[in-house]
Amino acid sequence: MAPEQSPPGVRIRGLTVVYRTPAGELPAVSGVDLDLAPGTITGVVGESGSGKSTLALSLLNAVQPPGRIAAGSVEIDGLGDVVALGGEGLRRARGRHVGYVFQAAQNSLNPLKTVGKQVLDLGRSHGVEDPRGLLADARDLLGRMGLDGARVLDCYQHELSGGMRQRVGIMLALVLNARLVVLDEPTTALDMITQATILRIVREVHAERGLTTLVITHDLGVVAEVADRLAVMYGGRLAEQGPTREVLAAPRHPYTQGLLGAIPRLVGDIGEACALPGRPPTLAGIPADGCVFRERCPLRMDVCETGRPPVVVSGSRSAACHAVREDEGNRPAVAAVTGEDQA
Ligand SMILES: Nc1ncnc2c1ncn2[C@@H]1O[C@H](COP(=O)(O)OP(=O)(O)OP(=O)(O)O)[C@@H](O)[C@H]1O
Repeated sequence: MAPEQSPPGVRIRGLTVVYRTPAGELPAVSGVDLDLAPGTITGVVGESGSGKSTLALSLLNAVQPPGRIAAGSVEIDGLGDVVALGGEGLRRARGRHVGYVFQAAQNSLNPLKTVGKQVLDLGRSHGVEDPRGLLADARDLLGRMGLDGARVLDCYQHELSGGMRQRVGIMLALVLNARLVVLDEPTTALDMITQATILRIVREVHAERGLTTLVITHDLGVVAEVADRLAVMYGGRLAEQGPTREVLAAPRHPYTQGLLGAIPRLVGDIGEACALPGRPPTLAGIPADGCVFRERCPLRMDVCETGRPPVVVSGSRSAACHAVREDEGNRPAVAAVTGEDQA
């Protein structure tokens, strides 16, 4: 049973997360401001290495060495600033307040224990006093997701398909009644039909249990399917954010335009899809000054070399780009990013 209190809001401010490397500490997330409104689904999208998982782990203050949160705050309603939390308070918050479905959750179950045993272990580690009630909740949740809950609780990981394991991962994130849920790449490695099923389940469970949900993905299609709001990351920074439909209908940041332009269409001229030129930067390759996207940007200007792009806000949208003007309220100067590397 879902608890009665309302879903939590989250306010991330000035979040910077660094990893220690041979070249010193380098930022994987740099000065990120992001709000998750209570009861909404936010999608964070970007290519591999853009800092999405690091941002997601910060919601639990769970960045592991050689990484650390170097600056900023993550305020979660009912918990406070999790960056300042430590020890037992943090351990209890994980699971009870914030449920996390890890990347490749399909493969992260314990192969030596049945699902039911893993539910009981989770309950014990959080001091749950009614293990039978917990198992009943787990069974109900699995049933809600279209599975035979009693049977799945008796299964080992190898007896379940990828889609079933992913549902078990979602159940484990929710069974302690967390109201803030983070799903890292929830559909990667699943076939198309199973992906669609999992996304429908994410939407339904989100609405029924009254959650605040963060979905991390490299796939704009996933975000388009489930998210109310969309945040686009590149090189550890937020390039653009806003209501999903508005951003997808009229992307303002050249990176968002490039991501959209790279999606092959099912109908029409397949040759119209145009891969973004170049590759996303590695940690050591992220420029310390100026715009982190400039190497791949068709709108590159002199100011992009040295000036950090201003965050241009208009209505409920924002974009961090020298080429975006507040009064434009739409795309920067070119209609679409072409495939030509002009950097
Ligand atoms: N333990 C680590 N040590 C050093 N660098 C790391 C570590 N973990 C991540 N990084 C680096 O931090 C940057 C951001 O990584 P992160 O995993 O957050 O990105 P991502 O967008 O989630 O990518 P992916 O989709 O591939 O997981 C990358 O350049 C990555 O190589």
